[in-house]
Amino acid sequence: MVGVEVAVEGLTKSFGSQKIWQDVSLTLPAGEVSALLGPSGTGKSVFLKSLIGLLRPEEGSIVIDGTDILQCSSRELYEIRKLFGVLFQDGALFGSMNLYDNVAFPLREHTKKSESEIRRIVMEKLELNGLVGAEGKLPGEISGGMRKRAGLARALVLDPQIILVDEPDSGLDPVRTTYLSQLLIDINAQIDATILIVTHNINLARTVPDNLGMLFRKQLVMFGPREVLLTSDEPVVHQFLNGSKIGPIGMSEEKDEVQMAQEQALVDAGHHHGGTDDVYGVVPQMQATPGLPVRQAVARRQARVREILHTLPVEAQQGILASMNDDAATQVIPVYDDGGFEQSSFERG
Ligand SMILES: Nc1ncnc2c1ncn2[C@@H]1O[C@H](COP(=O)(O)OP(=O)(O)OP(=O)(O)O)[C@@H](O)[C@H]1O
Repeated sequence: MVGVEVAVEGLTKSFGSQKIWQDVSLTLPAGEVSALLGPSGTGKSVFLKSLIGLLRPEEGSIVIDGTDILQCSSRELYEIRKLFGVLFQDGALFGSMNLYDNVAFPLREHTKKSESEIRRIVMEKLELNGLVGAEGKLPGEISGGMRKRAGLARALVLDPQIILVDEPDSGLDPVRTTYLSQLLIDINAQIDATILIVTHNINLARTVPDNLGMLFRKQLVMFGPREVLLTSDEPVVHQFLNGSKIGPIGMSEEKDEVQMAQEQALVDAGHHHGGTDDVYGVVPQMQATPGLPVRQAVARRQARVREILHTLPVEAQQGILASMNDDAATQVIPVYDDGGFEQSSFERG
């Protein structure tokens, strides 16, 4: 079963007089992995909570499986929420319950399954997340990485069609972050759920999702196939992907022109910009672990992206063509440039 699409249109959220973001429109394609980037405080977590109806934006619509969750009854919202599995930043485990009971909790709460059936499901999810042997431990007795994996195991027990993941990298070292990323890709291959990851991890953003978006200045800067953001020359995107001080993102919020000019002058005079290296372009996407089912999202996304290819910037088109992976030795796909049309032959080795 393919995960469900989430269609967000014209979404605006404020707390009192503080506007968090406005007019956000994006569609999470069914069964694909998407990631939402943005500097701290831009409202990524607020967006995630809005998708499951924990927070209520004052304008716009969020249509899930044909239901606008901002208009529906609380009964309908309750049903829609059953489609979701959510991994909160700290795993949100109950501190007094061991991992087994934590993972079993949604099954005991929301289903009438027998304890033996629950045991089968819980052990399956614990195994999927590399936690067999740790089921008797309390959350306080295990590492942050294990807590996240336990949170993910719990998010999976009700067979979600949409999985929301809030900063999977927070508190994890780069290697554990990569393992967790691999787990998310593998889960997508196995259950074909629609996944949204909220993160500021550059490496994860470049290698994991099919689609990428970014929040900045209370707006969705862009959202689309990963190649669009990864090849973007938008200053805020470039700065963010490089972790650089040079660009519109400042210490706590956006900078003014004067500060930007001062910082650029320092770099021109030989001072380091703070990023590690100059990152630009499309890198290979993480694949499901060999032996698992083929990730259906890849072929679906290729078909979908081909349809919209001509609407994308040329650099993104080239990145998409270069990363398309199919069996044909040669394929001919049109590349559009400035509204013009040019036939390009795409060779693969
Ligand atoms: N329930 C709430 N009531 C009032 N303000 C809130 C509430 N939840 C979040 N905010 C505010 O919304 C803004 C965005 O917060 P949010 O946690 O979504 O940012 P974020 O992009 O996820 O940041 P980070 O990357 O640091 O986690 C912050 O200014 C925060 O104080």
